[in-house]
Amino acid sequence: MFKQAFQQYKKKNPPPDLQDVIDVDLYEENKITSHSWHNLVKPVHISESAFIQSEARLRQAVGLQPEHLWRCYQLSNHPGLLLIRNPFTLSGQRYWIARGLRDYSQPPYVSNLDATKFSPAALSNWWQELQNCSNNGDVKLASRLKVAMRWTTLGYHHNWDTKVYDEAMHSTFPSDLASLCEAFCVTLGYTNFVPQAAIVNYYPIGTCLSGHTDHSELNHSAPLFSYSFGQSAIFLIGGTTLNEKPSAIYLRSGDVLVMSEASRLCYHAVPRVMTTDQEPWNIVESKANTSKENDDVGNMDTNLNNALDSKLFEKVKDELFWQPFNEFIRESRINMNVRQVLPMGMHQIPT
Ligand SMILES: O=C(O)CCC(=O)C(=O)O
Ligand SMILES: [Fe+2]
Repeated sequence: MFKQAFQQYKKKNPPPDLQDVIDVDLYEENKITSHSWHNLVKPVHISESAFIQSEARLRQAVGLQPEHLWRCYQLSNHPGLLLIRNPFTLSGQRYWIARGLRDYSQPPYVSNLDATKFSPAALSNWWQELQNCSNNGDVKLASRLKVAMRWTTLGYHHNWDTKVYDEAMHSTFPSDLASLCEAFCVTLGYTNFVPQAAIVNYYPIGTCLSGHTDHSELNHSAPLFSYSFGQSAIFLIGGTTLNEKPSAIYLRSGDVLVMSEASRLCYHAVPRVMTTDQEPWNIVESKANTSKENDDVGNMDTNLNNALDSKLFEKVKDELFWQPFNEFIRESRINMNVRQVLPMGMHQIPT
């Protein structure tokens, strides 16, 4: 059942019927509809906790909107799965796209780039090398480099062959991505989550990710946070075996998916990455909003100021600086998939 659905949505010719793909934007537009999935979507109300002020400051520090602008949904046939639409500010989206392309793509993080196919310069700074090639008119190498980057791993590096994490294969987890997870944890009420490993997936339009479960972590009870940016995807979520029929969901730029409880170990896949009908990262924020955002970030507690790279956060608002990122993301999707590896109280992987 799962593989059939995967093939159906992956198909290029003829393109698939998207009628059954759950679209929470369409859900909001048509309260009464004939879509097969309409009754499965359950809006979730996020209530502010007692720590209102610190929560709001933390959200703002990592490029998130006030929580009343988030739209949060559950699917009644996939308990534990949460879809959050619209949590990021527009420059917040730019920041995370730029981090994913410029910084999370280079050492100490581990990438899929093949050392036999690319120069040491490309291996040590893929994004810079891509910019150099584009600027020097080396179109061929630029386009090879562009599609070659498919994943990097941060923190505990996922070993794709053994599927076992190893204490020796570990880099520092980026503190800004950890703060982003913390902001979601406080707002959604997850206590004790420690981000320890992330996979950053880079998907040129037309690529896919086949069905799998994420079970390598020693901790399966902690939620998994999945942040999507750039072009849109169809995401399939099924059951714990391949025999169950999956649901298909649209994931758009800025969407956050939380896989917790029963859905944490369920089969999932990305059969299709396709051109988006919206480019939220390019909607120019009104002067009033932008300067308020700047001021607020400037006034933040010192410890929150460090939550993200504040220089980059400022730079991405500059169109000239943003341009190469914009060109890349026009043809790609980036997904950052964050997990806790160790059970609570365990501080390293047992040998
Ligand atoms: O790209 C996505 O939305 C999912 C990625 C994923 O499942 C993974 O990295 O394990
Ligand atoms: Fe996964």
